[in-house]
Amino acid sequence: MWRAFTRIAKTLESLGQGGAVLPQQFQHSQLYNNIHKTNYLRLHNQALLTRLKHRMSTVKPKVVFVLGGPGAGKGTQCSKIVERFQFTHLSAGDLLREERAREGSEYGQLIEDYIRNGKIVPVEVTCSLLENAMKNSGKSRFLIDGFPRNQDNLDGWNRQMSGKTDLQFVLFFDCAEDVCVQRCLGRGQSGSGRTDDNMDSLKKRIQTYNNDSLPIIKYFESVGQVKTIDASPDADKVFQDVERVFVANGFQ
Ligand SMILES: Nc1ncnc2c1ncn2[C@@H]1O[C@H](COP(=O)(O)OP(=O)(O)OP(=O)(O)O)[C@@H](O)[C@H]1O
Ligand SMILES: O=c1ccn([C@@H]2O[C@H](COP(=O)(O)O)[C@@H](O)[C@H]2O)c(=O)[nH]1
Repeated sequence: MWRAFTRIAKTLESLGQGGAVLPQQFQHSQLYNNIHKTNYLRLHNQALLTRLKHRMSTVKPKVVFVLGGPGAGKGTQCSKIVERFQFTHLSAGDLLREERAREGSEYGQLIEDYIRNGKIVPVEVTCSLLENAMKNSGKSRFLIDGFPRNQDNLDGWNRQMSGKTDLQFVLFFDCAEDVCVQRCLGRGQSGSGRTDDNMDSLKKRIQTYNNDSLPIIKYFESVGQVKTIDASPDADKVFQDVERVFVANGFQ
């Protein structure tokens, strides 16, 4: 019996190397069947694994851009989307503030100047922070909050990231200027610690938004990628509309 087993094993081994055919008398034995099944399963699993690895390397991360005026409620809604739809929230502003605070950052002072003056940081800095955060997260669904904010941002994203990602849509929180201002001032008064939640910076941020960011939203609108949400009601009401958009776009 043992000799028979050794012979079959050797024969299977040579088969695996593209060798000989099994002796006829073993081809229907239980032992042969078991070894054959085990080999078949091993090869089958290997093939599945290879296909899965290939799929994982070719499926691009899904991205939703979240845009709107300063204080429109983008961050607030992103937290709710994360809870409900398992997205990863990447706020470009938060990433820039983190980079500003990072010891030894060569961009710290530049970022501070841009933020305080409501100007938009050059895309090379912001896009690299976004790409690193996406890679480090190991996740595949991203809300990119507060980006792209001007033509330089959009061009940089198209150069560096659009080929590697799959843009789903642009979520635009539409909110009147005076409401946005009151929300930012309120946030400052409740201790946000942000150097730009004051009237002086806000005037500049709103000007930048009107001059540089609105044209980007209009561009996305012209290519049918914008989902507009009325951001003036309370946050839960706003989220009901947001939820509808995600469900309608296939997210569960
Ligand atoms: N629908 C809402 N109704 C009332 N207040 C809101 C609403 N949504 C957010 N807020 C409040 O307004 C302030 C700004 O909200 P949030 O930080 O979400 O805005 P944002 O668009 O991310 O702002 P920014 O672009 O400046 O980062 C916060 O204090 C938040 O609690
Ligand atoms: O892509 C971006 C995003 C943000 N900034 C700068 O940061 C501040 C604050 O951004 P919030 O989204 O309000 O947190 C913004 O006014 C810009 O100065 C940027 O340059 N590029």
